[in-house]
Amino acid sequence: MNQSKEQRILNFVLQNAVRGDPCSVLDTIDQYCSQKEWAMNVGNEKGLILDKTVEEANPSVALELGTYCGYSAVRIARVLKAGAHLLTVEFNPEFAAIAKQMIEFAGVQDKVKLLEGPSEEIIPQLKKKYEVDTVDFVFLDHWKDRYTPDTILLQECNLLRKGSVLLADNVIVPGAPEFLNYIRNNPHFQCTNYPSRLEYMKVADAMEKAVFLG
Ligand SMILES: Cc1cc(-c2n[nH]c(CCNC(=O)c3cc(-c4ccc(F)cc4)cc(O)c3O)n2)ccn1
Ligand SMILES: [Mg+2]
Repeated sequence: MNQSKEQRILNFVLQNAVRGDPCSVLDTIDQYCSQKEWAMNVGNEKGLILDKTVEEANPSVALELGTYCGYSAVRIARVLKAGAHLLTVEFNPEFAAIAKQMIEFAGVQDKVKLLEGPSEEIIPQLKKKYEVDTVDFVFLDHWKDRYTPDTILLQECNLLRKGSVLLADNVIVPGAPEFLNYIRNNPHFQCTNYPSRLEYMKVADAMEKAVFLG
């Protein structure tokens, strides 16, 4: 059975990156995906916006929707303060298996909890099953038509607090027009747009930051 692209990316990391060094894992994934096979990692350009947003939010509890191969989970975990942790949600079992190995190879497994299942099932379980009070930072990078319903679900589940920071990837490509309309017209959120490029491509994309005002 021939390998998946995600398995090829993981193998390239296992053979070329430095075990326990998150930066070398990120650089190796970016090298593979810019030179050999495109893949939907947030990448290094939008990754710098993600880094700055996480550092500014300085979260104790971070949530990621859409793990994929674990690139942004490693990216976020490497800048979390001592004692902070990331919950990352993936629904595709193959992607989750790859991401688990990627996170462990990078050495950030103590800061990351990978939850398997669709976001609409996992979010309502966060308080009781995963002992979350509120989330300080949310990276939305999953199905683009889930950004709005899951932002509403986070509010309904009382998972956001005054100052919680949402950062959404791909608001231009593939695009999340309904989310932009929802969040920019919602008086409970303060929005900022960050123009950038689609990962590994000379195509315009952007990230949208939305701070919950309570
Ligand atoms: C918990 C849960 C998790 C998920 C879930 N997990 N993983 C994903 C992947 C989602 N990501 C994307 O689809 C995506 C696509 C592109 C793209 C593709 C093709 C192009 F031509 C141009 C751009 C670029 C990106 O940066 C993307 O992030 N969804 C789904 C449901 N529930
Ligand atoms: Mg993305």
